[in-house]
Amino acid sequence: MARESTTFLAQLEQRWQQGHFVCVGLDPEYERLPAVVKEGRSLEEALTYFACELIDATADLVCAYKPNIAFYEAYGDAGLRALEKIIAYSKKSWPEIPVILDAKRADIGNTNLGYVKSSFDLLQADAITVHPYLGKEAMAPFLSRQDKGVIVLAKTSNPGSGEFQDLLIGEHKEPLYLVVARNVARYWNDNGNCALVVGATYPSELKRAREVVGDLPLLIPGIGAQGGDVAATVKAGQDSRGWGMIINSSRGIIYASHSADFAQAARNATVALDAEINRHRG
Ligand SMILES: O=C(O)c1cc(=O)[nH]c(=O)n1[C@@H]1O[C@H](COP(=O)(O)O)[C@@H](O)[C@H]1O
Repeated sequence: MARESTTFLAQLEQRWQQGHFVCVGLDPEYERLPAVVKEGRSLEEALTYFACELIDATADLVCAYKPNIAFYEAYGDAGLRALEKIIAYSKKSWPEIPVILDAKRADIGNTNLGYVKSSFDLLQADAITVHPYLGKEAMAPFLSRQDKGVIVLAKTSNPGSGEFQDLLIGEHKEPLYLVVARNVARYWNDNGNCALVVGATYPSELKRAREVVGDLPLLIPGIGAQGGDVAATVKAGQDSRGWGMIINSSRGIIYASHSADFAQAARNATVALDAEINRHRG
């Protein structure tokens, strides 16, 4: 079993080796929680209970958990306390599974020191999502944390992601997302702790990104509620070892049922996604 002192990449590779590529997105909205979760619990307790039940129901099947901080910030102090408890619970109960804080941070260097402290040292996340807009120089506080993962947005899953990300730039007139992917793989990854985000809703772009980044890990959201195709995603996204993918589904798993069987239903949805991914690998 991996210990907490291991790196994000080592944890991931261990899970991939065991055939696990699903990342469960822990993105709870209080209004959508099953009644059985809310009954007799404060908002903080309900968010925490919901996520911890989902974690326990899926832990043997996943390569990572990914809480998106927006869903917790939306509830102020209570939400942030829940997030802290959920990450602590996951790491204590299942220390071999990395937790990715989806926060899409990045600012000038000394401001990034604050983000590094809050995400890695206070919240204890194993990895964080960031945007690349400020360039490598500003990202030093993140990149210097060898044990933590720095997951950089390249081609996002949303319908309008092409506005900037598909702009053709440079002497080879390449789309911006591909320049980001190449720079991160070649120049940002001195400590072997970088990964990229490429949406499952863009399999052609996923294929092109994979071609330029070698075996760099890819966080691939857009499966489930956003309609990404699993077969096309795996075909385009797997690396030379048939690994390299952190395939996220949030709503498709966490709201598989709105009844008392929500955790079992989430498990069933994870089993189905895990099987589908593995069917298309290789
Ligand atoms: O960084 C991300 O995880 C992310 C990038 C992206 O391009 N698209 C995307 O949907 N995400 C996140 O992945 C999750 C997707 O949730 P579902 O659409 O419910 O599966 C949310 O937390 C999004 O913020």
